[in-house]
Amino acid sequence: MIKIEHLNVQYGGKDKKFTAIDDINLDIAKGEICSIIGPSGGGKSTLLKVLAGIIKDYKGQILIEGENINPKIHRIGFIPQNYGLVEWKTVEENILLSAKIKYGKRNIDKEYYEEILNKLKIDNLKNRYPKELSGGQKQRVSIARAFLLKPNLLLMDESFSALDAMTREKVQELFLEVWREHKVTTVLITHDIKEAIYLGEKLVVFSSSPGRIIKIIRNPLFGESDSESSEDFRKLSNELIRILKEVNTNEIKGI
Ligand SMILES: Nc1ncnc2c1ncn2[C@@H]1O[C@H](COP(=O)(O)OP(=O)(O)OP(=O)(O)O)[C@@H](O)[C@H]1O
Repeated sequence: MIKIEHLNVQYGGKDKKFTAIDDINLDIAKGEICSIIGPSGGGKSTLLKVLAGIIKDYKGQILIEGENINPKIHRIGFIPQNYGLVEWKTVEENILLSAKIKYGKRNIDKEYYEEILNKLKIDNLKNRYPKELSGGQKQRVSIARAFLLKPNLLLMDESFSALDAMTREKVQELFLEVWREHKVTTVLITHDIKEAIYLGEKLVVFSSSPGRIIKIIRNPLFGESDSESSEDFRKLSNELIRILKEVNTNEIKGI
């Protein structure tokens, strides 16, 4: 369980403070995927930076299994939008990178490594360099690297948004396939309602700045790739659109 309690984040120096996150409380069950959706500037990436240990100056508490979050102790995986691959390292070297740092070269779970590569269908790309890969292949390499770390928490910041629609669906499907086997606790930011519904067991709607949580929805359509044409999908996505529109209207009104 990840517990975020009364999180407050401010940017700026001593005299000029800007509140980016204002009193966020959120529980994420072990092995759950939580989709975060909300207007631009609402503090979603800021939350991810706090969870990743990049922003250390915050108020409130973040607990992983009852312990204060600490990137030196906990394994935090990150799948960025731009794949985050090292250009001069091969696919294999890129995938092993984080796990090597965390576990040491000798302690890498080779069987798991092969399984992940196989599942993500990149086992034939081991010796290639990132520049020799398509966007979808790069993203799968990035996913493999994150899973090999066996993270306590996986963070995804618009990880699929740079891919074309067809590739995005395929990579999302492969991601879920690997996740179903290994149930990594995941926080995923997206601007895409369809992606939020497909990938998030829990849907968390953020406000505009300063970031607050305005709605948490348990998602009955999680993982259903063919739900898009259903009445339930229409209802849920309309509800999300309505909430997001309301947020934007209030922002314009200055509420
Ligand atoms: N380093 C920084 N210094 C000062 N303000 C910042 C900094 N980083 C972000 N902000 C501000 O904090 C607020 C939240 O930004 P954040 O990037 O977390 O929003 P977001 O919800 O992820 O937005 P988007 O959906 O556009 O990526 C914004 O108003 C942004 O301008």
